[in-house]
Amino acid sequence: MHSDTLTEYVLVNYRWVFVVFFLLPCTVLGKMWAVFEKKSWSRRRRSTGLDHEKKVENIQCEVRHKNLHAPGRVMCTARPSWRSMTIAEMTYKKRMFNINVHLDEMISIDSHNRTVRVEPSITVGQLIPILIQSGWTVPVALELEDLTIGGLVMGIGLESSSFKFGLFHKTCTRYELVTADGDLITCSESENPDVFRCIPFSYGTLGFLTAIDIRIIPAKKYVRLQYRPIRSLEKIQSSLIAETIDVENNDFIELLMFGKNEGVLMTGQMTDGDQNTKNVNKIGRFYKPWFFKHVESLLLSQKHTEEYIPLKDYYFRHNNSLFWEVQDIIPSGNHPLFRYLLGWIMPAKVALLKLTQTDTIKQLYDKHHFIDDFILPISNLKESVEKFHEHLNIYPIWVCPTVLSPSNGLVHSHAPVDKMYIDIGLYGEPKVSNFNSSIVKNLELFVLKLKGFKMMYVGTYLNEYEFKKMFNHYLYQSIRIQLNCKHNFPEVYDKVNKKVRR
Ligand SMILES: Cc1cc2nc3c(=O)[nH]c(=O)nc-3n(C[C@H](O)[C@H](O)[C@H](O)COP(=O)(O)OP(=O)(O)OC[C@H]3O[C@@H](n4cnc5c(N)ncnc54)[C@H](O)[C@@H]3O)c2cc1C
Ligand SMILES: NC(=O)C1=CN([C@@H]2O[C@H](COP(=O)(O)OP(=O)(O)OC[C@H]3O[C@@H](n4cnc5c(N)ncnc54)[C@H](OP(=O)(O)O)[C@@H]3O)[C@@H](O)[C@H]2O)C=CC1
Ligand SMILES: CC(C)=CCC[C@@H](C)[C@H]1CC[C@@]2(C)C3=C(CC[C@]12C)[C@@]1(C)CC[C@H](O)C(C)(C)[C@@H]1CC3
Repeated sequence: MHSDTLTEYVLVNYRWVFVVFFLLPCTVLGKMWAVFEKKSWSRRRRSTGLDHEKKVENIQCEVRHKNLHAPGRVMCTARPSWRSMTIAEMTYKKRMFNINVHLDEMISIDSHNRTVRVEPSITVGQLIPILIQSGWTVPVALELEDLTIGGLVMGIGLESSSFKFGLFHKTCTRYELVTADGDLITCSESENPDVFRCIPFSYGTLGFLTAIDIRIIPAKKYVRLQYRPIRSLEKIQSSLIAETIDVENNDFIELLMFGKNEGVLMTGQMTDGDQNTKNVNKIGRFYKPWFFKHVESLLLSQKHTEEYIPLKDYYFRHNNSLFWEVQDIIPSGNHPLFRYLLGWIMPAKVALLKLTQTDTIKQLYDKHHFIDDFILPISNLKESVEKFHEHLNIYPIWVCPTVLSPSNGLVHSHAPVDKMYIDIGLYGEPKVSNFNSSIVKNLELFVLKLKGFKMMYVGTYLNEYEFKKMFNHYLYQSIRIQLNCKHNFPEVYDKVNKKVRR
């Protein structure tokens, strides 16, 4: 066999060997570097205020320089595609003017006003441990450590507390932005409120974010988590609706479905516990089973269970197994032997996995794999699960309720009041025989018909007209004129359609 073909064969069919013996050791080196960086953080913190201003000035200079030497060329960030938490390659980056906006520090915590000010490239995995150490946390704490705050504002983000607090950006109170002309503006509910409303989901097409203020709340030690196995789709829908109404007693709600008619509904409360607190399950320990496998075992046992999970372990419960995606990469990753021997270096860095995936693996993913999140009215849960079962038959399914508010921004409730939606996340290999991209488009149109939305981190097959029907562009277009975006930034659709995300 030709040596190139042999390498390709090994990389595709025995990728776990490469991942375990090369990528995981690289991840360890990366983690050591992160510890070193964290140690030097307090030293750098003293000068951060000034540093931040200097870094923002550099971005302004880059933008003005581009306007002088390449007027009319649209811009995007220089963050390379392999660093981003998306599966597709952002091919548009090659033809656009790239501006370096890699600002990744925490600027300050304001305990009095209960906000934290951060730069956009800081990751959730960097920010949350720092906040917890200081006794605080964010209302919507994302589950994957490598997500960045800027990416979550410019895309959208949600988690199991979103039924109470809404999408991640609803907890942000102020944005600082470098505009197409190189000016620095800030916006909030009281200052440039229309710009403030249009930033979320604008995918970097109104300006470059340089700082974000996020609301903080006091952190507690544990999440007391109740697991309730249910074996009927009707009952799952009615129980989920009932729990989302009970905002007094619930801080977190999540549902994992393991079949069309079976799932485990999880409800949780943030608590400090007391001296008699038993049943503490430190699921973040390296030798612990993957979280979804733990939940599945509770479904099989049919027992209602309650556990106390340390707050940080709860937040990052899906990080080690990247929901259930790691099982396709390291098939024996949840075996006790693997966990005890090598679990401490898991998970492999997503950026490294992306950087080293071959074209064949990519093609395999396109052909045999489905990854997407749909946001639908909660009353459509049953109908949607049935539809996804018929056209995909992928399990587990992630279901996470989120409240959407009426707004004239891009993503909003389709009612004049707050309305409960659910995110349905489908990740895995479809078990239907005729899976192809026309099924994906068909599902996107199904979501559009139900007045739902689609997350865009994977891209979309919708055409521009359909896309604009899904996301209200009315105010967005007038803000683009106000901020002189026309010849300087592309529109959202030009960054998320499948032709440019491959
Ligand atoms: C669709 C898919 C995508 C994957 N993507 C990744 C990834 O991005 N990153 C990662 O780390 N691991 C990935 N893996 C995991 C890894 O490549 C292997 O699945 C793992 O090493 C176990 O191998 P296996 O012998 O069980 O696979 P097999 O059972 O040999 O293959 C699974 C399926 O893929 C098809 N297939 C295998 N090789 C090829 C090929 N060269 N060309 C076309 N079809 C082929 C087979 O016909 C079969 O349908 C992927 C696996 C699959 C099935
Ligand atoms: N639980 C959840 O909610 C999850 C959400 N996600 C999705 O992942 C994405 C976030 O991933 P992440 O890797 O952090 O981000 P990405 O690198 O994917 O960036 C997402 C978008 O935000 C823009 N952006 C990022 N920073 C800035 C900035 N400072 N100024 C202007 N634009 C900016 C990027 O612009 P450009 O194109 O110019 O680079 C890009 O279009 C989101 O789209 C989110 O929906 C993924 C997993 C889980
Ligand atoms: C709204 C919510 C909760 C979304 C969760 C999305 C995750 C399931 C996505 C985000 C990033 C993601 C697309 C990713 C992958 C799987 C699904 C992930 C983890 C993987 C690891 C699959 C294997 C691929 O070869 C590759 C390494 C490129 C990607 C990287 C990103």
